Amino acid sequence: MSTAGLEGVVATHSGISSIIDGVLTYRGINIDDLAKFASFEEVLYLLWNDELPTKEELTQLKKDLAEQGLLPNEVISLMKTLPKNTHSMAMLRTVVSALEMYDPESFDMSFEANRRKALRIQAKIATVVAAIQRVKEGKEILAPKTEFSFSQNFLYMLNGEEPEELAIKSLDTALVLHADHELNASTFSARVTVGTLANIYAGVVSAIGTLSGPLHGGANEAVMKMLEEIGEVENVESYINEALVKKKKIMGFGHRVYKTGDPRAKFLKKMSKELTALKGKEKLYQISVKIDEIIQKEKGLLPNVDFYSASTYHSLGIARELFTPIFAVSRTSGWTAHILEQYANNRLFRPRAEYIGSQLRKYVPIEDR
Ligand SMILES: CC(=O)SCCNC(=O)CCNC(=O)[C@H](O)C(C)(C)COP(=O)(O)OP(=O)(O)OC[C@H]1O[C@@H](n2cnc3c(N)ncnc32)[C@H](O)[C@@H]1OP(=O)(O)O
Ligand SMILES: O=C([O-])CC(=O)C(=O)O
Repeated sequence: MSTAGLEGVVATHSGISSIIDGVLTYRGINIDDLAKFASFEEVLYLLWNDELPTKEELTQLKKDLAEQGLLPNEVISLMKTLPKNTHSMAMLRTVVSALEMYDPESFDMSFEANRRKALRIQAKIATVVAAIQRVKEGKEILAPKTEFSFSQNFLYMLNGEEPEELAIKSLDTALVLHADHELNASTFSARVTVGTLANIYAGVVSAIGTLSGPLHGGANEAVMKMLEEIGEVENVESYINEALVKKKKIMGFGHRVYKTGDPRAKFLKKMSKELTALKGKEKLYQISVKIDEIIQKEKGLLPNVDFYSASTYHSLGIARELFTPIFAVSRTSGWTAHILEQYANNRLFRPRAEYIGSQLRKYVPIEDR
């Protein structure tokens, strides 16, 4: 008997992140502590090395990320030729795929070369996402500054001005919260891809494609669309009730693994409350809370990481179409950690399908059909 959606199936071993009794850890450290105290660079180091960095190691990583964040001129030219109405996730998938062709070590499959490629991908993906928005707006692409942190650089490259402390801290916490999540769909597809010993870039491109769907990372953009469609607090009840009657899924709710709540959601809810208040967008938060109350009451479902991230990112002035690409910027840390783990102890993924098609029958020549 097959298991629909592989629910509950243990498909691999991993020492990167765990979800046990509703508690999420990265390398054994509770996400609650990481969200409160760690920077994204510390989390990145932790995911890749199984240890938190020393001050020197952290300084070096920040420097490496800023230096490796430059894009090849050919890739910048390519980005300018892509149709501006292409979805940002499609652009991201295409550009990351193109980056492989300009990686000096693209053919080197040694562990050390793959580590260096992971760093280049992580550094460049932030520049690419910021550049996607700027190219769409007809603005010049900006390069990262060596004195800036990863989140600071992302906001700088996106908006062309030095970001405020609160914006940097909020984005950084969101990146920490999205960095890894055991064997989620996009991480699984990255591992399946490199399980054939395909290139690390192929693994990340597979993962970006998988993340884009609304049942996974694409939900944050879909949540924002819903908030905009609802528009006013007094419209929430009728909008949600109508959607439920039509058996539509409400984006940002439910989870395959968490049944008693997603531990990341409380941080995003708090950030959403604070940032919407600060930016005069309280209505968005009020609409979100009302949806949350109705869904809990009617369906017993709780918000996942994507629900309150929508109003959080919106309050940071980020365009809706960049929400899922930003998720990809963060999750690249987890994808690459999983890819390196897969290479280090690889076995091809090749499950079976239970056949439910036609019974054995004869080939009929075309003139007899
Ligand atoms: C980063 C992330 O990927 S987090 C997830 C982001 N995705 C979303 O927010 C999309 C909305 N949520 C969903 O579609 C689901 O909850 C998933 C895909 C996340 C998890 O789904 P699964 O574990 O496969 O549950 P499944 O989709 O089978 O749903 C089980 C039941 O709950 C219902 N349900 C689940 N989520 C929702 C929802 N968001 N809204 C309404 N009903 C829902 C289903 O309709 C189904 O009902 P039924 O048994 O009456 O048919
Ligand atoms: O684990 C999952 O299925 C989805 C999820 O929450 C994530 O990828 O962050």
